[in-house]
Amino acid sequence: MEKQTGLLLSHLLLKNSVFEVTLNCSHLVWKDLATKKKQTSNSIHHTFKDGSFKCIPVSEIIAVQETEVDAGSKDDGKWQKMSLKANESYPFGFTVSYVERASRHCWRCADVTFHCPNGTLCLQWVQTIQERLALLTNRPKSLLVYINPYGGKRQGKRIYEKRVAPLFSRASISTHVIVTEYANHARDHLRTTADLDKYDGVVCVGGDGMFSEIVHGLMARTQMEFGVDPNFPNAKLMPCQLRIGVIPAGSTDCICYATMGTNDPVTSSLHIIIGDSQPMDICTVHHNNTFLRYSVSLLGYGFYGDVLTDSERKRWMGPARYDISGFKTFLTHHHYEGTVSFLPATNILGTPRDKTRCTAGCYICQHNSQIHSVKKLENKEDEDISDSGEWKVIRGKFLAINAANMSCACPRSPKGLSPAAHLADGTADLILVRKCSRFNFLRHLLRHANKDDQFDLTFVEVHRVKQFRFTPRHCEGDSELNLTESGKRLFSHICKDHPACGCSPAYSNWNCDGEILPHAAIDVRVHCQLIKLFARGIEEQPIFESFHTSAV
Ligand SMILES: CCCCCCCCCCCCC/C=C/[C@@H](O)[C@H](COP(=O)(O)O)NC(=O)CCCCCCCCCCCCCCC
Ligand SMILES: Nc1ncnc2c1ncn2[C@@H]1O[C@H](COP(=O)(O)OP(=O)(O)O)[C@@H](O)[C@H]1O
Ligand SMILES: [Ca+2]
Repeated sequence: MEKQTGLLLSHLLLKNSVFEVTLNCSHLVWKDLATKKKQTSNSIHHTFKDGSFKCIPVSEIIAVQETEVDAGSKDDGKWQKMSLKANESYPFGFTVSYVERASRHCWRCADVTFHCPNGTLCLQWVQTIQERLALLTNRPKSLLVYINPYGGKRQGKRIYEKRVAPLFSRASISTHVIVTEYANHARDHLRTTADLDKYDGVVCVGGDGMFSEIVHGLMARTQMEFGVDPNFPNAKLMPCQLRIGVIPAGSTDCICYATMGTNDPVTSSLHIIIGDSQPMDICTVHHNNTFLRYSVSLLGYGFYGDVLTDSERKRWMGPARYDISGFKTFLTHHHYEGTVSFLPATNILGTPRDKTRCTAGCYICQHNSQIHSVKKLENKEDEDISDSGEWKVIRGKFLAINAANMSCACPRSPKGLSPAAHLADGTADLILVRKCSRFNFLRHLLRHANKDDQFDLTFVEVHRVKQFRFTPRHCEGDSELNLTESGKRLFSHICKDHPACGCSPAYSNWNCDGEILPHAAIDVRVHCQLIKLFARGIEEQPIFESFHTSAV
């Protein structure tokens, strides 16, 4: 064993071979000595899949612990014999748990056990790795966890207990777990009661609706702390300090899917454990200068509003309710008349028709957020608002008006509603689908699930915006921008009961991250990077073996 400054190098036993194991300041590397000799003699490339070489970043080590070495292995007799023999000269062991990339952006927790010739060496390895892990200050030590037991297929509690809690305890993370008892329990607890100083992050186990509760709770708390009134549409909202972890156990899980590339509870847990950080934009939704809600993923009027309204009555069906209501809403084929005004995002990188995607370490998000923060510092953020000349106005009949603050990728549509949208660039993509035939609308819908471009259709347009406003036709000219709820319901009820008359109801509802909004006329504004998730964005491709070679 050599120990130079910052380097630990030993010959340790892994399975039945002796490996050269190295810990430098950033990586843990193990090489099979037999393979290594072969390589130096004929300089053949390393073969990695057989386990003869591996290099993992310290930042992806989950935990290390001493392992009791015993001969009673579960393997076959042959291995047991070898193991017995090996254990005579390597009677001590330690196990390193680390992140391993599986297929389709899924992460897994892998274990490797190294056997040492003496206890001192074993302890030295464990302590040194633990010291290195302790230097990683971005990792959470204490988490506040909210579980929605009724989200998705009602598996939240089970998913947390079986798949998440064991990983948190392996990583020595302490948790305070609250199983919610009613809707908005988590939001209200975060807003008023929770002692947030005790935690390094908040975890929600549920769907996008549950995530939205957490965002509302944390945002309300933060704005109260800083004395910011979100009712002022131009208020400079303060970012939340605590990061949010999302364990998918809902019906759409698009927050998880669009920030990690998969909706897998283990992958989410590992991103939390290693302390990843992904900033995200948030939209504020106002009606008549009154704050209504925050939105993180989708704001949809027309099609997605009607799907949601219908699906709420079918909650008992679980996630399938969206497909049934989607099919029904597709057949109903209602359109809605109104005016959309928007402020296009200018002087930024990226367009909604780009072929490039928002990926881990996204350059476009970094660049555009810098522009936002410079404007904020110079207090010029509101310049665009006073410059009414920049606003664009589109009047028409629409099947759908969608604002995607991020791609909204989900298992139903792996590329999402707006595939090139960015998580943290301070903009949203406003998608307008004009009244067209059922056949054409179906073509548009189908393209969300295949490789074709859903925007490349004459009746669809998409704009990257910082703000937008919608006024339904029947409100236009009214000083009061909404009908009373009962009047609104009556109107839509009459038309829905008479599909033969061919008319559409005057109003749809806004679908705001899966919540129905009570007003049709709304003002929306995107705020750059107000929250952070325990995520890193979608990794471009699996880390190939060539990466390992260059990393050493
Ligand atoms: C024919 C195939 C068409 C596939 C079109 C799929 C487009 C899906 C885009 C989904 C964007 C989702 C944005 C996220 C919204 C969520 O925040 C929000 C809340 O999530 P939570 O319940 O987990 O809390 N979820 C939703 O509002 C659900 C929207 C789901 C809409 C599904 C629509 C299915 C459409 C099926 C049409 C079928 C037509 C068939 C004609 C023969
Ligand atoms: N204990 C509870 N009982 C009833 N509703 C709840 C509870 N906890 C959370 N909710 C609400 O359930 C709704 C759906 O939750 P979510 O986790 O997003 O599941 P899904 O993806 O199936 O819609 C959210 O609006 C949330 O506020
Ligand atoms: Ca965005």
